[in-house]
Amino acid sequence: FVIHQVAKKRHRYPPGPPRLPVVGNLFDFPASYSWLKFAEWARQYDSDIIHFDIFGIHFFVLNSADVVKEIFENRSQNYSDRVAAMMAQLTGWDRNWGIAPYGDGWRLRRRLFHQHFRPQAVTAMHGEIKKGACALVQMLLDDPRDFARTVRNVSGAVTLNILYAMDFDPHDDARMEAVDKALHSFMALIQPYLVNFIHPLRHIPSWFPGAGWKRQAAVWKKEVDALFEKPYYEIKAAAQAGTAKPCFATSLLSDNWDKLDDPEMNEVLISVLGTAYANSDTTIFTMRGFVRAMVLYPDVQRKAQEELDRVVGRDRLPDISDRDSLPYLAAVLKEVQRWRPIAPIAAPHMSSADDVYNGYFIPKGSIVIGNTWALLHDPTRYPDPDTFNPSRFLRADGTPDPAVPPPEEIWGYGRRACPGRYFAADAVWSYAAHVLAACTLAKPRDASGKEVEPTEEHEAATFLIPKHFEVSVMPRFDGAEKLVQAACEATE
Ligand code: HEM
Repeated sequence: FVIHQVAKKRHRYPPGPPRLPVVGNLFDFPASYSWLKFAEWARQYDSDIIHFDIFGIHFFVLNSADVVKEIFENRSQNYSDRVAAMMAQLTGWDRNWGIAPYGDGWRLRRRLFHQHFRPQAVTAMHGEIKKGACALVQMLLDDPRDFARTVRNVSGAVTLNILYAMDFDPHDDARMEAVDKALHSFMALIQPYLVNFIHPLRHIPSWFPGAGWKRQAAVWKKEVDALFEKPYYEIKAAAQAGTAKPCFATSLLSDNWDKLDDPEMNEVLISVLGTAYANSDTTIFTMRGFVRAMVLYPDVQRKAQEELDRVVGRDRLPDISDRDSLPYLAAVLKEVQRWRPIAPIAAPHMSSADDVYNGYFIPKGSIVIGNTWALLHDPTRYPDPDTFNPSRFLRADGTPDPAVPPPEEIWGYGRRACPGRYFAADAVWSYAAHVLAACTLAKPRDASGKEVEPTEEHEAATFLIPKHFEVSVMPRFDGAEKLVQAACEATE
């Protein structure tokens, strides 16, 4: 208690870059690849917790597994809130309960989501995932030119079929494009819009010079509202007419049948379903990283394929029930996500009350960031961390090494940790296993026969989502295409 009072009184913050009056560290804030700068500050100031502030808003970055465990796990009650982003409200993205404040509304949505996405419930989705995995390899072998789009269509179709029984065909590019349009604005929200810091700006009229962001927000709002509302009202009408196929939506509707006239309950269900769709994009990004790693490291690809040949053979495609018998493949997927985690700083949390950690004061309303990158590139946990080496997770006999921590931090932290992880892990495993079983991935060659390297660039500076790159996809053995064809037919 005494330490608490002293730290609070003196406002002793953890070390960090020196600040300027009023603006604080505005000019130090790394707009891109921030996790690298945060890790560098942690080394420079010799502290696994660092601090900076912007216009009086306090930021704390946690750079080690120990401090993350203490703050996000042991004190999760205090570190599970989110920052209210004004731009999210203006665009309608505040329906995504992943950015909702910590409270009853969030709790109810998370509970409804979890009932259908806990590990046992996800088993019921394996049929749809398998169907998607077969379609994925078939489409890749047919036309490998834009694998990122193929992955998007398949993953989107699987999710929409599970959520709303949409009967989505992944070949239907135009329909997918229309549904997907709104998702792009979610990524754009990450930009540091001034209105997020200075809320009264929202009252500026749209025609005002410099208020382009407000006009943009209004355009996005229409798309975002449609993304959340359209499929919900369609499936609700079908359920009420007795014609809906079973899916996550029908199950939510039937659990709440007597409350469907209540606008608040409709709002909850719209938010639960739409959020599941919006957040499932991460599966697509993970697959892009996987394909890039396989193209860059053909020896790893070959080794995983040898394991598949040994365990599954070439007469059938792998099934999720094979997962435990394929430890090298599991290690490859762990390493893909450790080496280049798609969300290197997860999603920032916000503290709900004043706190003291290790003698440092953390005021209420602070933004607290877990530096996932730093944890997954900590040389004491993962020696030679920048090297892509799936074998680091295995013992000499090829079995999983329990002494090496799996990269659990990719799912975020504490009470806000990703609730879609069981579905995501099963889907990613299935897609990756199918691709490796049936296809050989390689760098394509340009007109002069020279190999084209996949890009090192990323879509947004706040995530590690590889930008578009070309890949050559070939059937891995004679008969692979036939096998895929038969597997696809069997899932219909
Ligand atoms: C490989 C794929 C995925 C990765 C790497 C991933 C990662 C994450 C991360 C880092 C967070 C933030 C956690 C935090 O604040 O500490 C998160 C939150 C969330 N994820 Fe995922 N995710 C994936 C797939 C999915 C899928 C497929 C769904 C839905 C079906 C989903 C639904 C959510 C939701 C709803 C939240 C917000 C949770 C909350 O704020 O309480 N995720 N995810």
